[in-house]
Amino acid sequence: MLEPAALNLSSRGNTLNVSTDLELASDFSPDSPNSLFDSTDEASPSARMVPAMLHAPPIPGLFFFPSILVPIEFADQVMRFCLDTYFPPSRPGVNQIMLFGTESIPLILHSLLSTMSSLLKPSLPPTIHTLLFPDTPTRERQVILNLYHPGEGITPHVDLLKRYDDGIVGVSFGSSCAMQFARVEQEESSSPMQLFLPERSMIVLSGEARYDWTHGIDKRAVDLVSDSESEWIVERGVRMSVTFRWLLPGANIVGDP
Ligand SMILES: O=C(O)CCC(=O)C(=O)O
Ligand SMILES: [Fe+2]
Repeated sequence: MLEPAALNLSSRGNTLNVSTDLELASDFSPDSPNSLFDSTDEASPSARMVPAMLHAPPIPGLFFFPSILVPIEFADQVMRFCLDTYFPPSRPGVNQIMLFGTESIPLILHSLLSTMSSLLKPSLPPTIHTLLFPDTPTRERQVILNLYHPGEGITPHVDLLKRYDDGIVGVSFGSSCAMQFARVEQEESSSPMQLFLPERSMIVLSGEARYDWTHGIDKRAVDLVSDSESEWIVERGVRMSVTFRWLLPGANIVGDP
């Protein structure tokens, strides 16, 4: 048996599909092997821009609070640390990093977790808060960092079912973006729902939102955003997301038959 490297570097390639760690919408089925696999580099077929909402769509298990933000100075520190450490100019083309296990997670990301836990505690249902931030974790955490330049995105997917447990929480740093959600077996004719994720906001996927809906980010340099009265365009900058997930038992072993 091989233990995976604590630090896993990869590049999503020029068209920036995450290639290693997701379950593509079109490949999703309860019987799929959930193995790590390469995605194609095709652009999203949905070129039409659907306005992104400022509030969470009504998907059970999706929690999003647009006005709860990681404090700006701390967010700047996290972004600077991660860019310098994981995405330095000497590693051009690297745009995804995975850290496996508590010990490989640097102190600043442990501090980020405590900050997120305190910020979200008053608003999340207690069971969901405990799922994400238990006093005594029973599983290993995995952190995935994704770096996006304007025009880049991530193919709609469900996070790997055989690798990650329930309870996923992510933060946007450096830029906003619209994240899209579609039911796993959504009719092709219906448009995905778009949620606007401001810089420093957090999003939680649990239950139905984690298992029965895909999430993705269109490859765009701008997003169309709307509230009840108007629509406007928001330009994307360089965005880094930091997402915390729970590894299922045995999922940190690579090469097991
Ligand atoms: O960038 C994001 O916020 C989403 C990343 C994601 O869905 C993933 O890495 O599985
Ligand atoms: Fe994901």
